Amino acid sequence: MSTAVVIGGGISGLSAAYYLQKHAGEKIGKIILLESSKRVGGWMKSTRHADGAIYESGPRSLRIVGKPGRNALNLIEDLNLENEILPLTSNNAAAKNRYLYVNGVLCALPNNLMGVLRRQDPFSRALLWQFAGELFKTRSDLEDDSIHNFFSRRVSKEFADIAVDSMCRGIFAGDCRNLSMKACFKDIFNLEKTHGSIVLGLLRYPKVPADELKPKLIQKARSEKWASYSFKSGLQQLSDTLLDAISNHKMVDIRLSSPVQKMDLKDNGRMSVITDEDEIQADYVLSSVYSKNLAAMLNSDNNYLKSHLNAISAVSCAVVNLEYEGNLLPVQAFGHLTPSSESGPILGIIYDSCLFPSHDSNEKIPTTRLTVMLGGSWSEQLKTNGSWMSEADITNMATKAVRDHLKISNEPIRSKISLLDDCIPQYQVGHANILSRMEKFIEDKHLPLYLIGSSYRGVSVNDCILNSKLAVEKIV
Ligand SMILES: Cc1cc2nc3c(=O)[nH]c(=O)nc-3n(C[C@H](O)[C@H](O)[C@H](O)COP(=O)(O)OP(=O)(O)OC[C@H]3O[C@@H](n4cnc5c(N)ncnc54)[C@H](O)[C@@H]3O)c2cc1C
Ligand SMILES: C=Cc1c2[nH]c(c1C)Cc1[nH]c(c(CCC(=O)O)c1C)Cc1[nH]c(c(C)c1CCC(=O)O)Cc1[nH]c(c(C)c1C=C)C2
Repeated sequence: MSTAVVIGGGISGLSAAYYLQKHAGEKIGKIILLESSKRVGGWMKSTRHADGAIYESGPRSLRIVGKPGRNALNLIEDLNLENEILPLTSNNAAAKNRYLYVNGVLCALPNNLMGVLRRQDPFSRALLWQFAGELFKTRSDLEDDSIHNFFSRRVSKEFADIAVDSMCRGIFAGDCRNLSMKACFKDIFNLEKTHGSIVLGLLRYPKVPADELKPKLIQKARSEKWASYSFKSGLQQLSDTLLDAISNHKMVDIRLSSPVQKMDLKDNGRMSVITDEDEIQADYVLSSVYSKNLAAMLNSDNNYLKSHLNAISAVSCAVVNLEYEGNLLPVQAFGHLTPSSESGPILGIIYDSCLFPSHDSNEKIPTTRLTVMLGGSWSEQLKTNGSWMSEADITNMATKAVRDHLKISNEPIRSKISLLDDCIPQYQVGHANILSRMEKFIEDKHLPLYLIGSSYRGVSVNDCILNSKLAVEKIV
């Protein structure tokens, strides 16, 4: 019977261990999950206060759309977690309304036909006309393109500078001038290749096969018009439930505080995985850690792989949860983002109390919970000599942003800051080539190594879960 080692106990590693124990059958006898820290979940972390208020320092909502969205719902149904879901339905203000903070004012993004037909700040022309022109733009034969260049070419420089720049800060905490269109938004990139236009491609977009819509929870999500969701105890309830599910299985051995130090390929095709306490002979290794951390575990026989893993960078973020007394939000929405031209290191603010009010404290006096996200590709502006500024200084920057952007001038009654180093990998132009070269190397050398986790094929939680499932399918 074979042994599979999963390195890292974030959502990718936990879901890989879950799918392995579920589908391993005769092939795998033992699954060992090695996690360097004292807890699993990785960036997924929800803190519950005594008064019931929940603060998220990492991800806070999952979308239902696409194959990754449907796969996550299937996993949740499998875990019997459906009654713990906190849905955000598409008629809810937090699902409908998103703002940009541009030129010192909050500007609503269009969410209906009129909004697209009429000129609306911060854009100089109605979005309909910006996109109508897209139909007639020539098709590029670039192998890859930056996200900014793609949208400048196809829509307009203004749209790329403001809307696309902000969106990339709100998903990748990154700079759309460096990020790869092919790696970050593959489906849209391919629409240009196959249809010559995004708009035309979307109009001809194939329907989801009916059998993929059959599972009960997917039907419920569609019929109740969910846009996204969390869980009653916060998103960490998903990683906690996965942990419970795999812990109950006798073939799974979960070792916390067990950082992997080294890995060696042996002549018998197995890999030895070395921790401080043990040397494990593994038939399959699924690595979910940040690519540069994996590179550090490999020896010099694998310099080619190491250099490619080291070529994938990541950015660091500061996440500041703030809570104020009273209902203070000037608008009801998901939150707002800022383009980099407006406010370098302040990426945006999420209006948590609007998104999931049941995560507010259960005290009689209502409160407003907000999360200010800072840093990303602009994190140098929060650092001196490579080290983070003091937590108090960064928290002050966050409260000043709330004062300036939302005109909330009270002092917060509670706050929490989390400094997240290398938390979002950056898929820069050429990322897809790095991946295919690494895959060829692994195949040619018959390495029993599977690359999962957010460094490779998608940073969203849904992508991480799906990619773990696909890796397990390759094994079994
Ligand atoms: C601030 C923020 C907000 C986000 N918001 C959203 C959102 O709303 N929705 C969404 O879908 N996504 C969101 N994301 C993205 C998503 O949360 C992450 O991409 C995802 O959680 C990554 O999971 P992972 O398991 O691949 O990696 P990680 O969470 O990084 O897990 C890797 C694990 O490996 C461990 N490890 C590291 N080195 C070693 C070693 N040597 N040996 C053993 N273990 C090791 C780490 O301790 C960690 O537990 C957000 C991310 C951040 C940072
Ligand atoms: C540090 C700043 C970040 C903010 N969000 C993320 C980072 C790194 C990461 C992130 N947020 C979302 C995803 C998943 C995307 C997906 O494809 O599923 C990731 C990786 C979700 C998300 N964030 C925002 C929106 C509109 C969405 C989609 C969810 C939905 O439609 O319900 C906007 C947003 N993100 C950030 C802010 C401040 C913000 C404000 C509106 C921060």
